[in-house]
Amino acid sequence: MKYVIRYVKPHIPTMIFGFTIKFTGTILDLMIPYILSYIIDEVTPRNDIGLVIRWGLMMAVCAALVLVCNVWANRVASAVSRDSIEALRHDLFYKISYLSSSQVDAFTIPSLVTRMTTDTYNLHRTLNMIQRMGVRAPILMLGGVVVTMFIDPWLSAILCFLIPFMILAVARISRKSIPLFGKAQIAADAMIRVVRENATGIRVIKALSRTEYEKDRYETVNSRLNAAEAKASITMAASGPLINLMLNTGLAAVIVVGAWRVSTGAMKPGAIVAFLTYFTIILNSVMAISRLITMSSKAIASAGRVEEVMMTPQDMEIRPWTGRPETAPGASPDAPDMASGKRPPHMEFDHVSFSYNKRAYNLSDLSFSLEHGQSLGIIGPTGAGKSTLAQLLLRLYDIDSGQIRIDGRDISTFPLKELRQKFGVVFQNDVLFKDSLLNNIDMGRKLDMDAIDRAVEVAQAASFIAGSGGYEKPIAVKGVNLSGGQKQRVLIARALAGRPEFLILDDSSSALDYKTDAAFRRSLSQSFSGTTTIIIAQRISSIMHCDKILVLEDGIPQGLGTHEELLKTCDAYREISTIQMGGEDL
Ligand SMILES: Nc1ncnc2c1ncn2[C@@H]1O[C@H](COP(=O)(O)OP(=O)(O)OP(=O)(O)O)[C@@H](O)[C@H]1O
Repeated sequence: MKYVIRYVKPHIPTMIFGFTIKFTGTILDLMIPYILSYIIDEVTPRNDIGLVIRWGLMMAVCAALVLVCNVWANRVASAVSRDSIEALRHDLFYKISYLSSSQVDAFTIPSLVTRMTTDTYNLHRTLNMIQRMGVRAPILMLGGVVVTMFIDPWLSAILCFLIPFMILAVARISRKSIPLFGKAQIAADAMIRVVRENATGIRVIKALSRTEYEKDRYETVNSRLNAAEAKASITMAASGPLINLMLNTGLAAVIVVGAWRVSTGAMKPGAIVAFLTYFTIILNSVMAISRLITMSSKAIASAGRVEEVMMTPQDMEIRPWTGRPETAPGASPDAPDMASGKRPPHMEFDHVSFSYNKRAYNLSDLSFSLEHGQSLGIIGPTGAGKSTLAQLLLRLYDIDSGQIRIDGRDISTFPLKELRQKFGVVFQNDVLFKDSLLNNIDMGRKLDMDAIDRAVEVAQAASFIAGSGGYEKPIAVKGVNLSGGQKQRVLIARALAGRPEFLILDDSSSALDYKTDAAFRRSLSQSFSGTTTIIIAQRISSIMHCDKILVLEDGIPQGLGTHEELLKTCDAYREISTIQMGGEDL
């Protein structure tokens, strides 16, 4: 909670202002029943209609002022909660954007979405409610007790006897319900995950007639969420009726004792009317406090979840760069010496190993190097570690041993932005955003139009863009209004438009027909000859012309060389070639 309170601190002067208005309104509110009892007991017996009207007007003015003060204070409260939570949401979004891929994997995306939406919404509502009721309800409760003491200390004693029991009951119940609300939020994460998967996979679900199965899956997570929420709410809901029971018992006692005291002349009837009104005010304020505690229980659980993200430390350390690379554990002892004058390779994997779960390696002892402008084709069965290799280059994950170097410099010494700006990447199943085609290529980089035009030409996208409305063509969410091949061409254009030093294409020409794929590769080698390229593909025809080809299987390199070399030396490559090309090269 401490972290979230930081966001409220700058608004404390405004909050105090709001509280002052609320306080004034509440005091005026408390005066109304007192004036009423005065009119009944003191003014009416005088038979002076003018005096009754004057006191009546006074009551009306008080009521009007209460209304103005409440509306004003509530507006201030809304502004404070809106501004505080807006700042929190902004920072949370920023923090999430900078989480490393392994941290995102650990939190899971649905959980981050719930933290960003439901949890911040809970905080917003509670902060608002605290300002609205947090001052009013306790003042009404305590003020009510004080005024009733003036009216009749005997009746007030009944109230004073009940209040500690009510507070104790609410406190015990809310202590029980806070962890239950935390569990309900975790169940909400699971439900959002299923909804997300269904929304993104709606086509395949329909195509495979999995609708019924998915309905069952949704019902399972939904009923788990309902059960978790019901458990938390039922626990918390006990507080309302319990307080009601105590107060109504108290009310009955007040009526009995009050009637007896009026009959003995110790109390006037107007005082009883005022007392009952105060009793109702106190009842409502205790109920409001109990509601506030319920909301706060949820908000405390939400604040914890938000804080967990905000407090996540940066796990991508940027190591200092000395100009002389120290050899990382596992890296070869002859790592390049920058002082020797010999130009190091453009990119180098030096005995790199990596595991996602830190139990079994997903890439094991991988070494290769590429000179400026060279191309590397990577081929291998699914799950071989091809995409992982691309992610390690961009430092989306940190390697476990070895070293990855760019121009002889360990990539962990580059500021992340500088490192990633060197790359143009098309990931497998990459996304297009709901925006114009041009903005999807430019991606806020403010690239010059010549670079964009050239990238579009090379990506073989020029004719389809010209024929479908030009650069201003609106793209639907995830590019669903484009064909698979058109989408891939726009994504390739996006990767090339920044004139990258390195180009990584992860299975990004799979939807191109053979002719377009060949034209793209030809155009790429002509127009981007200085760009070092990594092409990950399933089709041997997409990579057979690369300067080097890496064959991966279960994260273990099986062969590295040219197409011709691998046909002679690598069984796995020969097998792929035989299957795909009928062994014609052999
Ligand atoms: N975020 C992740 N967390 C845990 N394991 C992962 C993660 N991403 C990939 N893996 C595992 O790492 C291994 C390599 O995955 P990778 O995506 O690199 O394979 P790939 O060769 O690109 O496969 P494909 O050709 O099917 O795209 C697989 O066993 C996969 O299950």
